[in-house]
Amino acid sequence: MQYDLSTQDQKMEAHESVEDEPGSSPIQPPMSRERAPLQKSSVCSRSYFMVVMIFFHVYIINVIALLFYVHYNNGPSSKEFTSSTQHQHNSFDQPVPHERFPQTMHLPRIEGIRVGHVQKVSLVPNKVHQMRTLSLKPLLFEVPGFLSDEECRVVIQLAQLKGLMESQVMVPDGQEELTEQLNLSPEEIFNLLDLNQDNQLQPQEILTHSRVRDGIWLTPENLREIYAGLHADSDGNGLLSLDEFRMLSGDAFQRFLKRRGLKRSQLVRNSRHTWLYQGQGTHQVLQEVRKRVTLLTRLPSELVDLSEPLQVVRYEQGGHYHGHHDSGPVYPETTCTHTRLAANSSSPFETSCRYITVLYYLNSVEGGGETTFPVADNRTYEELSLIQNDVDLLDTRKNCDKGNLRVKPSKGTAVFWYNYLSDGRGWVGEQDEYSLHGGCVVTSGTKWVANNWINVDPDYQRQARYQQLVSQQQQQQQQHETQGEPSESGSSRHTDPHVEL
Ligand SMILES: O=C(O)CCC(=O)C(=O)O
Ligand SMILES: [Fe+2]
Repeated sequence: MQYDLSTQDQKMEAHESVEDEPGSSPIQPPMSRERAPLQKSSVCSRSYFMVVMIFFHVYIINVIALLFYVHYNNGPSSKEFTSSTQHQHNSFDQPVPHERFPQTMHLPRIEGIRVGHVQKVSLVPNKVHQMRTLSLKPLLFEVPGFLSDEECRVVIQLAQLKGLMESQVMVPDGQEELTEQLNLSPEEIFNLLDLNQDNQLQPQEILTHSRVRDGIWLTPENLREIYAGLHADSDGNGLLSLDEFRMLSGDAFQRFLKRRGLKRSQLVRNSRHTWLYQGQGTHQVLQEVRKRVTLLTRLPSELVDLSEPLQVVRYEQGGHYHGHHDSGPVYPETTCTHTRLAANSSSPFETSCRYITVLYYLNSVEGGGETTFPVADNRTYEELSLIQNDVDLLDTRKNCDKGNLRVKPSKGTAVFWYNYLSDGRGWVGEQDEYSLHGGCVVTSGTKWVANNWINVDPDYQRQARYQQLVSQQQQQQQQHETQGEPSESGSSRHTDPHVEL
């Protein structure tokens, strides 16, 4: 805006200097033989003046149009949503008529500018935080000192008080054969796995599609052990032909590893976690953290308030979380877990729709435990090139040092990133594949982190319907409570869509 104003000032100066032009000055007595040229010059300067004036007006109109554009693309839409936010908060006092729900909601998205760019943000009174851009793909930021030491301590203690559970249970046995589940012949599966269609399966092709099955993480070494143990690669060339593949059952790899005995280090994730609700009536620190997240992400507060509770995670020495996306890809059939209430039908493609991840480091880790973003700001994203020459970039026990970006845990620091791109119209678009990340193995000490995921359904209508439903439920509950009646499912019930919690 300052730039615009100064440009405007320059135009004003240009305008003044036109009037002061010596050629149009009245004090110079015109000589008869110079009359014609003088008149011409005054006509010229007048038309010059007109042209400058026209440009000046067009410029002003453009600036006004630009201001309107910016206003209606950011300001009022989020205001519109915010007013609905306030409205929904007020729903404890008065009903929310359907037609008041905004027809268009825009999600503000923070600009990264460039890697290393620092923006000042105001999140708590009397303190300015620095928000540094760590990558543009995914759009990823770091905010040191987001939580105070005291807040980190309270969150850890509340989690311990509640009790943590294994993040991943040891593999359930006796599942259906993969071929039966898929209803595909071995030839059909072979063809699907054979990405380069050379009639042979490279280890890379097998791992790309089967490295995670039943929660077990398959490595290139595992594959070699399995081939040797099952005599699967009879010609010993390290590749599987169709005939060799036919000799194996659909889940031969995982079955082999299970029979040999599994350790927790062979799972996708080796940690313990719990969930802490952050709504009314919970510890003040938890509510405060959620408010700060709303300020940080600049999202409408009802979106943040209706999101998953805080997930607190503890990794012991040797703990890890292999590379993953926090959200699923968006297909037409995809439904989101959090808006299940508003879905018209149940879908087999239900996934977590986590628009933003806010990850807090609750302690500084003695050794290892970094968060890795192996393909951050890569030029391209190709699933197949994640595994090359026995190096699987998603393996956070072995290859964290080979990824593009690693964040060292530092007590109180928050990192946050967008798991989805924008759809270009202010709503959630495609999954951002570059948001791939994981927790590197903790080599010394313990690591505590917490996740706040902000849930948004890429299907705008479904998100809107879901929010309306929640708001109506809250009103009904409120009415029951003011009339002294117990609500349908008991007065202690809160509107928590996360039934699995
Ligand atoms: O532990 C980390 O650094 C990453 C954790 C993570 O990605 C998750 O909990 O989803
Ligand atoms: Fe994650």
